[in-house]
Amino acid sequence: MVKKGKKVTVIGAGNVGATVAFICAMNGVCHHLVLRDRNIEIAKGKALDMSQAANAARSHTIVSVAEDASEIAGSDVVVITAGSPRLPGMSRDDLLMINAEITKEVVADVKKYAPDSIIIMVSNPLDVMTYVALKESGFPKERVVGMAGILDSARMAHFIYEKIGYGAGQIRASVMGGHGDDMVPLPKFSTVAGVPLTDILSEKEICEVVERTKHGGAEIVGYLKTGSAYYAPAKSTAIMVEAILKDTKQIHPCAVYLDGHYGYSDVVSGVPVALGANGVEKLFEMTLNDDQKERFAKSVGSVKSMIDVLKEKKFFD
Ligand SMILES: NC(=O)c1ccc[n+]([C@@H]2O[C@H](COP(=O)([O-])OP(=O)(O)OC[C@H]3O[C@@H](n4cnc5c(N)ncnc54)[C@H](O)[C@@H]3O)[C@@H](O)[C@H]2O)c1
Ligand SMILES: O=C(O)C[C@H](O)C(=O)O
Repeated sequence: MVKKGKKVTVIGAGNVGATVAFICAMNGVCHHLVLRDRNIEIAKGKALDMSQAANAARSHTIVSVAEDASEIAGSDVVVITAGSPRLPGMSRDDLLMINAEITKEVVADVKKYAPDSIIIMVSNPLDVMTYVALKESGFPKERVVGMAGILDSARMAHFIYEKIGYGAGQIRASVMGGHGDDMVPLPKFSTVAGVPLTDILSEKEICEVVERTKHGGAEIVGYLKTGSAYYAPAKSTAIMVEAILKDTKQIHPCAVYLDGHYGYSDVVSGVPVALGANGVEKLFEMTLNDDQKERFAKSVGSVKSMIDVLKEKKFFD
């Protein structure tokens, strides 16, 4: 029997979604890439443009538009970036209600037409939207995973590079917890070409890197004014798509459902996981010191309080 080619659907063909699709199409990560957006004309224009780019790149990826939700059927991976981005002065949490409703709507289509897919959630507030996608899809927790940790770690690595001026591409930074102002950068788990960060930068420099990482998204919103970052978010998402489709089993920080892990239940937060053909194949529990535990608890607490807001509003009924 001939094995079918891989199909990826991106719901939300805006800045992040279109860039994820473009990276996947250029790299030939899948056979078929489907764009779906409530603005069908824009999605059609972008799909046509990307199809032509794919030809220029000699990529085998076909890019098309799902005018009807049924056309997402057979997707191996569905990336959800549908939703509003924040504007200057807003926090990601301000997007809670508007994006929860959009997520609920698009996840209903995924559940109906692509029930065997793996969902990669991107819309903000990321951890809560991942929780919404999990609850509304009814998928097993291994098949719903949120993108944030790869992005936050990449940002931290870049800020470390800016301090050192050497080692670009050799910096391994580590961030766990939610994708919000309480995220947990972990300098003690970060290295430059294998050398502990704590041996390279002073305590003051490390504090500056940590603070800048926590507000890395807002820094870009401040420059762009009309929306938020998309190149690094899209590349980070494409890394996850590729790990799943190629069954690499590589370990990345991702937002996943905690079911007793790290002492928390019924909440989503960012932790290291192995990604493969089955989605989240293994969750790693790191040994944290008291300071790290305290910061992680605060981060989990703020995600939980947003989930509680949705529960109080009977959003999940
Ligand atoms: N997890 C992360 O690290 C991360 C990083 C960057 C952006 N984001 C989030 O991703 C989301 C998208 O950001 P963006 O910059 O691409 O925004 P954008 O406005 O450029 O694109 C959003 C797209 O979603 C579409 N859309 C809205 N409602 C829809 C629906 N019901 N069905 C189908 N399509 C719908 C819009 O038409 C638009 O094309 C935002 O919520 C943003 O905060 C998250
Ligand atoms: O900052 C945002 O609102 C978008 C995204 O979460 C990011 O970190 O770039």
